[in-house]
Amino acid sequence: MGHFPASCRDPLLEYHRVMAEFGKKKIGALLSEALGVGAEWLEKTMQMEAASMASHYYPPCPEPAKVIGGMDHTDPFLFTVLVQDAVGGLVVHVDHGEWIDVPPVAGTLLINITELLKVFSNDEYISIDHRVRVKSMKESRVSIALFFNPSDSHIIEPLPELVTADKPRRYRSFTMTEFMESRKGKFGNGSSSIQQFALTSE
Ligand SMILES: O=C(O)CCC(=O)C(=O)O
Ligand SMILES: [Fe+2]
Repeated sequence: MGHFPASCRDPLLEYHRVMAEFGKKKIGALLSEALGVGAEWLEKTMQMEAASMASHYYPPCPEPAKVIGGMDHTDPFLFTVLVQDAVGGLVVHVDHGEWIDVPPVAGTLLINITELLKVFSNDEYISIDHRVRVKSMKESRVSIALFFNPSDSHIIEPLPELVTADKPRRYRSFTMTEFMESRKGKFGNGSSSIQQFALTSE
């Protein structure tokens, strides 16, 4: 970010620093604890890091209904922390092909559970397809997504603690390299690629 003006770079770096810590210590801990594997699983065992951050700017459009703001996709990795302004436009895909609005709520963060956490949780958690509609003819929209990754060296597979007779293992083991390969060309296509690692239940 060396070429960014300091007035933009410094707050972004500060946001990243604070939110990376918050994501590890609080959100990661809650998500780990809820899976029953101890609060430190994501931070310590998975060596989770806030590895990348995307700052989005969606310009206003005179004919919003005719344009796509952001294409249909699932986020990779473990979870995403999204902060958005008051304009709105994020929509998520729920069952039966329905898309619903996620209206912005002032002062809140949106946590999106993503593909690898779905696999680790043996489908206890879901990863949701989402996209962005341009809503406004007059106002631009800004959002910032911070993506939390496991270390590249980890094998991705359902946690043994979450595989039971009632809920057999849903995915085979795979590497981060295989996962990244599986996502190529998927963006904008309702992109979940983890289905290719799914085990068929007999
Ligand atoms: O701008 C948004 O609300 C969503 C951005 C997003 O989906 C992403 O960065 O993965
Ligand atoms: Fe996303």
